[in-house]
This record gives sequence, structure tokens and C-alpha cells, in this order.
Amino acid sequence: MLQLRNYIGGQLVAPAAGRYLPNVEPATGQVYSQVPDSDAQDIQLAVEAAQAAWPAWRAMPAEQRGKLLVRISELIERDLERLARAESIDNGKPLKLARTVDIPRAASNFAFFGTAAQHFASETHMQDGVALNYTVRHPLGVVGCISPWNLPLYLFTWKIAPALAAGNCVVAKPSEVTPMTAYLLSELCQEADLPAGVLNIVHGSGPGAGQAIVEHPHIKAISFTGGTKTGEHIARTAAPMFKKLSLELGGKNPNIIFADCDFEAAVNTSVQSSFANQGQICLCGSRVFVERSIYERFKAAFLERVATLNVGDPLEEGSRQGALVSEPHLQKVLSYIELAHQEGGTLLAGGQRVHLGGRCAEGYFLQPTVFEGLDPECRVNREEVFGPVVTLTPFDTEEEVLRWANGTEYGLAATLWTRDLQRAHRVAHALESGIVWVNTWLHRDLRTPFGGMKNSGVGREGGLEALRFFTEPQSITIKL
Ligand SMILES: NC(=O)C1=CN([C@@H]2O[C@H](COP(=O)(O)OP(=O)(O)OC[C@H]3O[C@@H](n4cnc5c(N)ncnc54)[C@H](O)[C@@H]3O)[C@@H](O)[C@H]2O)C=CC1
Ligand SMILES: O=C(O)/C=C/C=C(\O)C(=O)O
Repeated sequence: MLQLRNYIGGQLVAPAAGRYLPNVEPATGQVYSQVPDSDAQDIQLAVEAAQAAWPAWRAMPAEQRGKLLVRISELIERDLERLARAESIDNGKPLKLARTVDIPRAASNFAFFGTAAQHFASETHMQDGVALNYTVRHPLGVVGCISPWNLPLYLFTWKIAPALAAGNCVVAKPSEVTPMTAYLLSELCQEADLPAGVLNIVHGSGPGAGQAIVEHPHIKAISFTGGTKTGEHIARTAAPMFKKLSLELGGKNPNIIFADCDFEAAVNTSVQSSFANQGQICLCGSRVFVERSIYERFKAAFLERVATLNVGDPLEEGSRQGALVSEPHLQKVLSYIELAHQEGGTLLAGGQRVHLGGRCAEGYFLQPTVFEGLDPECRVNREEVFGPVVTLTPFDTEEEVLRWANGTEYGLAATLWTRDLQRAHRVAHALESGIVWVNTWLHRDLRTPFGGMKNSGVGREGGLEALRFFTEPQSITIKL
């Protein structure tokens, strides 16, 4: 069976303690590779390699560093099909989604930050002719990047690329649940001749390798995406060491449909924003609020489209819904379906585990599920399910829907559908949400700040925000 290896100091190496975790294919429920169960010894080796590589990496002109990142981007594009297949097998997502979204975005992340670093300028302030103040941004040194399982290579590279572009060396840990494309990335970094130790990829569990990254005194900053509880734990561990933290956490995103919307576009995109990646994207709109005058029409059209979402083997081209990422995650989502029944919801679609035949007989498949009739303040409408489960709720006034939309501890992404420009601006401003999409969803420009308000996170990723996060500003004043 394939044994993945860590990428430390430019070499692919076994974990120091020789321990491995099973890596399961969600569509089959079968173990198909072994992941290093790394610990503090491996993190120590990775930090030493990164420290050794840092003086030369930070001294390298940004243009040259950028060329190496662009080279990695080109290699990802070259291997798109191989990486997409690996991602689909590892995560359970439809191959088509990995081919059109995950892997192209991973390539764009390297291409974008490879060039962005050259456009990263610092501020100068002339003070009444008596002093010149300017800011220099220094790389931090060795930084840690910890990513989740839902968009594995896409989110891993979203952190690594800006960290490297800004002149840092990186110790990165992908999710132990979906390690494969990060492993393949380490081979591509070798092929791109990325200098040894600049990027170190250490596999392992959260409490093992992840915790060791967060605790390591020489890792200056942590960029993390994952669950809110884990983010809280990381913040508690890192705070006494005064580490910089970027935390991209959960969401319970509202999708608000006003009666004057472009109906077809609202229905079609809402199906996508509800169920893309089996609802396992922190940006999915899991609470759909529809203005009462079009509620019944919207519901009928929405359910008609949901019925066409074919649940099937992720490797088959016709599958629109793949498997959930793991048995424990499937059980968590099923427990929320049970809770929705207990909380008085009416099941409109789905609600059951799907048992496919053949090679997928033991896979973690679930029907896309829709409830109505739930109190906007019930647990199912407040807690992050992170699966293919959405609720439909009619609303009467803008004030009412804003109160419900903002009525959770989260504030990551909101979507609203209207043709009224004034309302679009007014509602967007009133939403407590780091990202607001009007008449679209998951429309991304890598230059924009990305992240959430309230318990959805701390800090922002993307564009110059990421480059700022991965640098330390130094203010220099010259008396004239
Ligand atoms: N915001 C998002 O995109 C994501 C949200 N989630 C939410 O979180 C829930 C739990 O999912 P999990 O797989 O348990 O996510 P998680 O937050 O535990 O895992 C994310 C990453 O953090 C690492 N990690 C876990 N504990 C750590 C620690 N003590 N120190 C350092 N790193 C640590 C994991 O190994 C993984 O690489 C999901 O059901 C979902 O609701 C999960 C994944 C992504
Ligand atoms: O950057 C994006 O377009 C998507 C990001 C998604 C997440 O961060 C997530 O699902 O965790």
C-alpha cells in the first residue's frame, strides 16, 4: 500500500517515529494509503530546515522567488487531470468539480501570489516637511499553515503561496483526512527546484503534528482554516507566545431571495450554493430565506432542480454529488437531520444515507436534503452542519430577514438576490458578514479580502491582506 512521506529539507522522508494513519477513500470506505502520523520530532526537523533555508530565500529578489512559484503553478496545470483524480479519490468530491474548481484554483494561487509580491508596495508619509516616515515590510521567518479537508489543495496553496511570496519559509500541514494532493505537490516542488527547506510539508493529525506546529516557539505566525472549535483552541495555545494568527473558521451563511430577483438565476445558483462539494464549503448558503410572495414558486422550482442532483461515484462524469468526506462526518450530518426532525422541521427532500452498489457499496453518500418549517433561531438554523442540508424559510420584511440573517454567532458569507440596486447596497451594508455576494455566489477575485466577522474568524486572507499578514511592518522616520 502506498505510504506517503513528509517533505522536509527538500527530501521525501518517513516520519521519525515510523507511525502511520490510515487514509480512507470516502466513496468506497476502504483504506487506500497510509499517512505519516508525524509528531513534534518531525516538526522540529521541518523548522530547522526552514530556518536554514530562510536567509537565502528572504535575500532572493521577489521576482526570482515569484518565478519559482509561477513554475509550480505551471506544473499543477500540467498535472491537472492527475491531481483532480487524486483529489476526487481522497475527498469524495465529483471529479468534475476537482477538475474545474479545486485544481485550477490551486494553480491560480501560486500564479497570483508569484506575481503579486512584485506589486506589493509600502507606504510613505511626508510629515509637514519635517520628517519622512516610511514603512518596510519584513518577512516573519518561519510560519505555519494548517488546512482542512474540504478543498484540500485549493486551501493549502491559498496559504502557502502568499507566505512564500512574502519571503517566509513554511512548515505546512494538510488535513490528515485528505493528504494526497499535498503529497503530490511536494513532488512538484522538487521538480520545480524550489530550494530545499523553503517549504516543508509535514503530515499528521491535529493533536499531533498540528499542535506541535502551533506550540513551536520558532514558528512566528499561524494561518489556519477549519472548524471554529479548533480555531479557538489554536488561539488559546498561540496567544501567550504572541504569534500572529489568521483564522478562517466556520459559517452559517444566509441566502436571501427577494421577490424582484432574476428568478431562474436565483434558483439555479441557490442549488449550487446549497450543495456544491456536498455542502462542505464554508461559504455554502445553508439558510435560504425567500420573500413570502414567491416562496411557493421558489420552493417548487428549487426542489425540482435538487431532484436532478445525481448522487453517484465521484469518478463518474455524470455524478453531481459525491461522498461526504468521512464516516464520522457523515454521522455528524445525519445527527443534524435527526435534530431538524426533532425541532419540528418538515422534510421536503432527501434526508437519507444513499447506498450505492458496486465499488461504492460502503461509501459515505447522503441525499441532498431540504427542510422547511424550522424556527430561524433553532439549532439547525444556528449551527454549522457542513453538509448537504439546507432550510427554506419565508420572510415578510427586509428588517425581519436581516435580523434572522445576522442572528448567528457566524458572519462569513451572505448572498442576496434582488434587481433593486438601492436595496442591494442597503442590505449588503447591514449584513454582518465578511463577504456579501449580490446576484452571484462564489464569485472570487483573489485581490479581495477574504474572511469572516464574529466567530467566523480573525483577519483576512487574499491579495495584499495575505501579504500584510505574512510580513512585519517596520516604521522608519528620517528627520529632514
Ligand atoms: N471553515 C472551514 O472551511 C471548515 C470547517 N470545518 C468545520 O469543522 C468541523 C470539524 O471538522 P474537522 O475535520 O474536525 O476540522 P478541524 O478544524 O479539526 O481540522 C482542520 C485542520 O486543523 C488541524 N487541527 C485539528 N486540531 C488541531 C490542533 N489542536 N492544532 C493544530 N491543528 C489542528 C487538522 O488536522 C486539520 O488539518 C466540521 O464538521 C465543520 O463544521 C471543517 C473543515 C473546514
Ligand atoms: O477561497 C475560496 O474561494 C473558498 C474558500 C473556502 C473555504 O475557505 C472553506 O470552505 O473553508
